[in-house]
Amino acid sequence: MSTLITLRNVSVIRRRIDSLIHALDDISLDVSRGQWLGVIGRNGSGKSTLARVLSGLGRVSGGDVTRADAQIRIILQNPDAQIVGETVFEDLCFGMENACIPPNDMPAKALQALEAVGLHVSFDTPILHLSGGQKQLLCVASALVTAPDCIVFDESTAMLDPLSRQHLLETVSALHQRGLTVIWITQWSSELTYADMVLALEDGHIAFHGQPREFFYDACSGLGYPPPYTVQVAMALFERGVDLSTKPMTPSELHQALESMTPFELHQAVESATPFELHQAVESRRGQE
Ligand SMILES: Nc1ncnc2c1ncn2[C@@H]1O[C@H](COP(=O)(O)OP(=O)(O)OP(=O)(O)O)[C@@H](O)[C@H]1O
Repeated sequence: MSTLITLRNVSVIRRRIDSLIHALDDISLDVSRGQWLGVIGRNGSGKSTLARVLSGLGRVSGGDVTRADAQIRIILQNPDAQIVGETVFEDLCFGMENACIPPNDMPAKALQALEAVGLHVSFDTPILHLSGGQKQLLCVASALVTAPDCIVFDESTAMLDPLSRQHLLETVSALHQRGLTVIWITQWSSELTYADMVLALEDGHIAFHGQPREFFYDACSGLGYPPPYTVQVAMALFERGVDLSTKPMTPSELHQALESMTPFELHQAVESATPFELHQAVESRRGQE
């Protein structure tokens, strides 16, 4: 896979009233074409600063940023900060005008983008009539009309309810399968199960960079993020001596692991971990975190 964005020893220094702080400190990172990079970090850890640097909106104080000849878009946490039109079509046209798309081609491209994100509203719908989740989908559609190579999602699910959050993740997952490079920034470890690389930021520096499975099972809790519920259940099973022969990240992976056990092993697993016991084990793990 070719490299889309390279950061080498990048730092971003911000001025506070009476001091300077490193919003990013010595960050080196490669983002490959077609990759899904998940970025996690607490408030103030530097996620938005990194999002701006990766998308070309933010300047760096030191180090090198190299971008391949590619179109990189960013979607912000608050859709209202990004929507410029008064109707759905107006907003979709804004990006297309900037990209010099001929006016005759705009309706077809707009319709295609709305369909890609599953936003079924008419062109003349006023933005005021859209819910927060629909506005976020419109932002994704507005990014898609210009066929970007990569989209940086900066905590784009932060204002969404669980259903809209899941819908947006699945929409982005379908786009990723069609070749879109995704940089997904979040505070929720469960959203990292879609990633093929995970980066955790702490006070502007990299606290972890590696595979999601390694992150969930070896680093997540230590860095202060509760692992996804499936991982917590699997860990509770491991602690009880149940050999799952894999480290599942999703409910379907856990299901497969349990299914591949022999009836005897499964019996032992169930004997040693009733749902109530499992729940207690997970709760006691939570208490330790
Ligand atoms: N324009 C600015 N001027 C001064 N300091 C800033 C500015 N923007 C960010 N910072 C500081 O840089 C650090 C990183 O901020 P950043 O917004 O990148 O973090 P974040 O992880 O995105 O936080 P959040 O989750 O709260 O959005 C923080 O300490 C923040 O206070």
